[in-house]
Amino acid sequence: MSIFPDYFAPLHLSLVGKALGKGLLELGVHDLRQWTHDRHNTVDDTPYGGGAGMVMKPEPWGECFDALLDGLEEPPVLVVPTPSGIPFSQPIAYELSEKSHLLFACGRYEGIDRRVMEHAATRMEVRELSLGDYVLNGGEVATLAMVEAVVRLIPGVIGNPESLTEESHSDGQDQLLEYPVYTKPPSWRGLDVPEVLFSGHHARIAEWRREQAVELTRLRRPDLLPE
Ligand SMILES: Nc1c(O)cccc1[N+](=O)[O-]
Repeated sequence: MSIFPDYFAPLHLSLVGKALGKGLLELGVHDLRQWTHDRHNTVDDTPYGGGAGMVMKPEPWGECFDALLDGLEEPPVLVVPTPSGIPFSQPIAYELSEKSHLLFACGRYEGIDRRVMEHAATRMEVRELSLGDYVLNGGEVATLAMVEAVVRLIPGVIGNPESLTEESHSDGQDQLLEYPVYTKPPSWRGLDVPEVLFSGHHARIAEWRREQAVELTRLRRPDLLPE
């Protein structure tokens, strides 16, 4: 749900688009203004207690959830991208990929009236998640990223599921960053591919790749290194 539904046109491209075409998932994009009733389709108002900016009114969200939950056999999970959320992560992406129905609520302005999440929590699981510690203008870009991260984990979406095990932050990599990758040509602008990758010695290649992953993680993300 968003007041800028056109943001989600890219989901019909590439990997998610192919998955939609194969019927591996369904996608609905809903304009929140559909649940407003005034001439200006108002979705926001001034904040109680004062302060800059505007707050998203609860009524349109409540009516939107009423409509989207109507007739569902089981409640969806409501994902609310927000800078004040729990950090989104690969483990959370895996968790969400196993859910049958996700709703993404894209806030704008200074945020959504708190009562929207409080009331939603009386009828579905609510996950307030943050993509990162920076300021976006709304939840749409974060939703695009989260949808891609989740959808690619659905069985059948990625051609070769093996490729999921060696990515950065994946279990197969012990949460380490991904090792450097190379392809042809063997030498390019005076830069050569590491010899070990031509050895055909799989154990040595695996050892080199792990060393590279540990070193990269130590340099860039020491917080991910095992204790
Ligand atoms: N950071 C941020 C924001 O500023 C607005 C909406 C969502 C997010 N986020 O998910 O990280």
